[in-house]
Amino acid sequence: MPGTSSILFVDAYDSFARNIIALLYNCLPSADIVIIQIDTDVPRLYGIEIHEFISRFDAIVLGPGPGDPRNQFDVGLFEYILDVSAESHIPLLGICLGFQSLCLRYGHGITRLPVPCHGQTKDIRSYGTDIFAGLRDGPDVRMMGYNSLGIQRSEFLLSDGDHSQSSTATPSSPGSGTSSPASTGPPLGNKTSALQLLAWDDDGFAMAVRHSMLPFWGLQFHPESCMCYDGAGLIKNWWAQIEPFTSARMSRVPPGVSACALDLRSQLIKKPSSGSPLSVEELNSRVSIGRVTWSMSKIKSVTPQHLSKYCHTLAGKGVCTMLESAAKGRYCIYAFSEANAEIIEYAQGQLTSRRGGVVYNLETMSLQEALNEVAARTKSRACNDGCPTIPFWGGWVGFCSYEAGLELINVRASDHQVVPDFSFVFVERSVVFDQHGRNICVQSIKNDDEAWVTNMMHKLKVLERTAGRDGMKHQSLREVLDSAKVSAPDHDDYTDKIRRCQEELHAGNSYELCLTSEARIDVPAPNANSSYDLYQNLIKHNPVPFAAYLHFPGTKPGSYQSGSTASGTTILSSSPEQFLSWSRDGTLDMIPMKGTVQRTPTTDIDEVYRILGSPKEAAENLMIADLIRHDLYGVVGCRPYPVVSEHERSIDQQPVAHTLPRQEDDSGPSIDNSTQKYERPAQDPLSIPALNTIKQFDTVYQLVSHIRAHPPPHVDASDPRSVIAHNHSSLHYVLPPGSMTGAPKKRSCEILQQLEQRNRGVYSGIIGYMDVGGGGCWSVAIRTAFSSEAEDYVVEKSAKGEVGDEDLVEVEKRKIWHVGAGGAVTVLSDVEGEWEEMMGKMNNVLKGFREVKEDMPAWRPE
Ligand SMILES: C=C(O[C@@H]1C=C(C(=O)O)C=C[C@H]1O)C(=O)O
Ligand SMILES: NC(=O)CC[C@H](N)C(=O)O
Repeated sequence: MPGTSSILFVDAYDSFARNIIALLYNCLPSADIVIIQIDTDVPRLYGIEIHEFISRFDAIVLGPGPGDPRNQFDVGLFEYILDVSAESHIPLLGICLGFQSLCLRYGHGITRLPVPCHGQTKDIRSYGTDIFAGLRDGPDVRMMGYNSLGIQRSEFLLSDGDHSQSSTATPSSPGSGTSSPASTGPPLGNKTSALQLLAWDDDGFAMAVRHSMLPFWGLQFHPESCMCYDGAGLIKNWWAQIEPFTSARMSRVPPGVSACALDLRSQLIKKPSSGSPLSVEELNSRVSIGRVTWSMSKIKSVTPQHLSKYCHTLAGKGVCTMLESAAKGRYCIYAFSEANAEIIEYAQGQLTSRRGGVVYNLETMSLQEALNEVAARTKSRACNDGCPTIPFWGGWVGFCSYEAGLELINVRASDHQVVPDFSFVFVERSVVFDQHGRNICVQSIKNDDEAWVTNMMHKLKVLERTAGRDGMKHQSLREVLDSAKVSAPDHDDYTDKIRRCQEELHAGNSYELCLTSEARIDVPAPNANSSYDLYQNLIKHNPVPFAAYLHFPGTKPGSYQSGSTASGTTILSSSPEQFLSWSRDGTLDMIPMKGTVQRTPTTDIDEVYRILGSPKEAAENLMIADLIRHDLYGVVGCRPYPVVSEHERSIDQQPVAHTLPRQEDDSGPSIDNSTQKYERPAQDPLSIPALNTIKQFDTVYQLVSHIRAHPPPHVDASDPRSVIAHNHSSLHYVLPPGSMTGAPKKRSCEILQQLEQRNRGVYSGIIGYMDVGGGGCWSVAIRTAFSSEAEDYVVEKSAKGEVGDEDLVEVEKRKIWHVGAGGAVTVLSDVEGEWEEMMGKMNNVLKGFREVKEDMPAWRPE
C-alpha cells in the first residue's frame, strides 16, 4: 500500500496491548498507529467528534481486555466503533475481547469455557485460506490463548452452512454501496449471521471469523504472544485482505489526517516521555561529569561477612544499606554513607529531601514527577570513569513499594501506608566485593576523596583481625526470638480468597492473579543491632543471590511538617528473584521466575521436568513473559528501530558484564536446552534470550524467562546522562513487578486490592540501586521482612527490684515485622496446593525469626 496508513488501536486496558502494537509496526512498517482507550473522551482530547475521528482511520484494531463483551464497562467504545465501521466500511480486526464483541454484535452467544485457556498454546484448525493462507505452520496453527469466554463453533455451522469451506468468498467491493442489511443493521441472530467461521479449536470453539460483506475479521487467540509461531503472517494476510478497502478509503481521507497519529507512549498510559536526546544546555555542560576515585585490590582474608559487619558497625544508628549476594551472585555492595547522607523519600504526595534526620526540602508533586526528580539528581552527579567491571560506583540505594507501583498504573491503594512509596540514600562512598576475582573495590564519588579511599583500603587490609569471625550475638538473638509472637495467615480465609480469585478468572476478569498474604512478627528490639542480627540469621537460612539489608532511620522529632511520614524503615531481604537490570549502555534486562520445585539431594530430575513442564507451570511463566514484553515496549516504544547497528549486534551476543548477578548466567546452569529460543527480528526493540527455561539453583529448580530491551537509537551510550535518563524512565512502565500481580496488570491489581484488604508495603516492591554511571539492578522484594518505626512500641514489664522492695518498671521496645508471601492463582491451581505454596515461601522467611542458625553461610566462590 503506498504512503502512510493510519490504524486506530482501541485498548481495553493493558492486556498485552503494546505487544500487539509492536507486531503491527513490525508487519506494517508504513503504518501510523493511534491508541485510544475504551473510555477515552475523544472530543475532549482531540477536539473532534468521535464519529469523525473514527472515520479518519484506514483500519481499526479492537484489542483484548479483561471482562465480558456484554458489559458496557469492559468494552466501552467498542460497540459504537463497530457501528461506525460498519456504516463507513472501515476495515477492522478484533482480537480476543475485540473478537468477542464483533461476534456479539452479529448475534452470537458468548459462553464461558469449561476450562479457561490462560497462557496456553493450542492447535487451531483452519482450511489454510483467507488470512490463514500460506502461514509457516500450515493450515493448523499453534497460537496462544488468554480467554475464559468464547463463542461455540456450532453457532456458525448452524447459521451459515459452514462458510468456512467456501474459501473463495470475498467481501463486496468497497465503496460500491452494496452492503447487505445484515452487515450494517442491528444484529439479526444466528440464522442470518453475517460472520463466517475461518478457524476453530478441538474443543468446539470459534477461533477466527470474517464478515461476509464488510472488511471485518476477528481472532479469539493472541497472535502477538511470544509463543505464537507466525502471528506476523496472520497480520500481513489481514492487511493484504483489507487492502482494496483501505486504498479505496485513502482517497476519501482528507489531507493532513495522519497528523492525528500520536505516539503510543503519550496515549496508552499517560507517562512522561523517556530518554529524550540531551538538550543543548545539557550537552554544553558535559564538563560537569563527575569523577570516581577508586582502588581495587585482592584481600584474601576479607570476606563479604567481614565487610557486612564493618559496614553495619560504621553506620551505627544511621542509615545503613548493603546489597549482598549471599549465594552465587557476583557482587556485594556496601555503602559507607556519612551521617549527613542525602535521603530522598516520597510519601503521601510529598517528596522529602533530608540529610541525616533533618528535612531540608519538602515538595508536593506526583509520583512520576518525584521519580523524574530522582533521575535529574542522578544525572547531575553522572560519572563515567569508575572501574568498568564494577556495576555500582555510587548513587541511590533503596526501595520502591508495591503501592508506588499501584499508583503508577492508577490503582488505588488503601490509605494506611506504613512505608514510603520510595526511599533512597545517595551513596558517595562504597566498597564492592566482586566474587569472581575476589577483588575488593573501594570507591568514592566525592570530590578530592583520595585520602578516604586510601585509608579505607588500608583499614580493610587489617579488617580480618579487627572484625572477628562472626558478628552475630547468638545469645541475645535467641532471647529476641524466644519472645517473638507470630500471627500467621488463616487457612480458611486464604483458601476462600483463592476460590474467589478463581471465580474472577472464570468470569474473564483476569488470566492470573498473584494472591498474597502476610504474617506479622512482633519481636523485642533491645538495641540497634537486633534488626541486623535478624538479617544475618535470615540469610543463613536462605542464601540467595539478592540479599539486602536496608535501614533508613526516621526524621528527628520536630524536623518534619504535617503528617510525619518519614518514620524510618528497615528491610531484611532474602530475595531469589532479579526484577530488572540496567546496563551502562541502556540495555534493560528482565528475568521473571515463575514455577518452583524444591531441590533436595533426593529430587528426581524427571519429576522436576514433569512438574515444571506441565501446562500450569509453563502458562504461569509465559503469561508473565508476555506481560513483561508489554511493560518493556512501554519503555522503548513499539516501533522497530531504524537500523540495527553493529553496536547493538555485539550486545546481543555478549552477556552484560556490569549488572548484579544475572541468574541466567551466574546463578544456575540451564538444564533445558530444548527450550525454544526466540531470535530478535532484525529491528525489534526487544529480544527474548530465554523462554521457559528450567534453571537449577542451590535449593530450588525454577522456570525462568529473560526479556531484553535494547537501547533506542537516541540513547547515547557514551554519555552517562543520556543512559541515566533512559534507564530511570523504565521505572514508570514496569512497576509493580508483573510476577507479583498477574495479568492483565491493572485489573488484576484492582481485584487483588479488593481481596487482600491490605497494603503490601515493601513486599512485592523492588530493592536495588541506581548508579551514577547509568547502571542499576533491582530485585523483586519477596522473601523479605520489613518494619516501620511508626509501628514500634514499648511495653512496660514489671520486674522485682533487686534493691529494696520496690518494683522496678522495665521498658521493652518492640518492633513489628511484616512478611508477605503468595503465589500465582490460575484456574488450574489446586486450592490446598496454593495454600501450601504460600506457607512454604512464608516459612522460609519465618525460620529467620524462629531458629538461630549458628554456622556461617556456605560461601562458594565461583
Ligand atoms: C515466584 C513465584 O511467585 C511469586 C512469588 C511470591 C512470593 O514469593 O511471595 C508471591 C507471588 C508470586 O506470584 C512462583 O510462583 O514461583
Ligand atoms: N484476552 C482477552 O481479550 C480476554 C477476553 C475475555 N475477558 C475473556 O476472558 O474471554
